[in-house]
Amino acid sequence: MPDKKEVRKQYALKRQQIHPDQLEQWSTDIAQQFFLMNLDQVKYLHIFYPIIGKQEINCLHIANQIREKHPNITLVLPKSNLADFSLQHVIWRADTTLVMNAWGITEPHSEEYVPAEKIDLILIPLLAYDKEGNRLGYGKGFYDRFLSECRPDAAKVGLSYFPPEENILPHDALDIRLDSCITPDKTWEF
Ligand SMILES: Nc1nc2c(c(=O)[nH]1)N(C=O)[C@@H](CNc1ccc(C(=O)N[C@@H](CCC(=O)O)C(=O)O)cc1)CN2
Ligand SMILES: Nc1ncnc2c1ncn2[C@@H]1O[C@H](COP(=O)(O)OP(=O)(O)OP(=O)(O)O)[C@@H](O)[C@H]1O
Repeated sequence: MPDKKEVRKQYALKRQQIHPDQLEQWSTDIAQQFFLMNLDQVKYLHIFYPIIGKQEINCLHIANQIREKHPNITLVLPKSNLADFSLQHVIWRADTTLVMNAWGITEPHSEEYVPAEKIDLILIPLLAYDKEGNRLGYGKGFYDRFLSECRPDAAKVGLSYFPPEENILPHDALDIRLDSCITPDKTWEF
């Protein structure tokens, strides 16, 4: 099995090499793929605000269209506790004040918390994933801990510019698999 650290490095580099225009195009394509999903059962959608400089998928395309076309869906953003690597979840309204934390992550300043059990669909940032839905993040376990608190029927959806890694990634009992992963040209189901 490939080494987790090596795979993280490889995918972080792969992302850094993409031209910003291409990233924007792919982020738009990913948003388009996202809206092919059936959102009828979704009331709380957990999303992420892209970290400046890490070339993450720009989820703002999804967020903006949710506000325009799905006013019944409430957007939720994570707020990181850097001391214990846990996440809290805060409602992201159009007028919510956002602030940057010590790691350059944009978060709501407000404290309108939502318990993990309420969340119906989670869009998950990742570096790499494989054809079984195993996922590698930045390695702090934030999302593994969070997903373990979610309802079993909550949809766990990764977002990636790339197709799944051919080699099965290292994983253990604590890793929670993705149900699907949206890429610019298709959604992979696991
Ligand atoms: N947009 C976005 N928001 C997110 C995440 C994410 O992956 N993307 N997270 C997903 O987990 C959580 C934050 N997790 C993070 C984990 C590591 C680093 C990071 O940059 N770590 C530095 C070292 C920081 C330090 O130890 O001082 C590094 O890896 O170089 C950032 C965010 C919650 N919010
Ligand atoms: N449910 C959990 N409860 C407590 N610790 C956990 C849990 N899940 C994972 N961890 C711990 O978090 C650390 C990082 O896990 P891992 O390498 O799987 O991170 P990752 O999946 O890359 O990161 P992330 O989940 O933040 O995207 C490991 O030490 C792991 O044991």
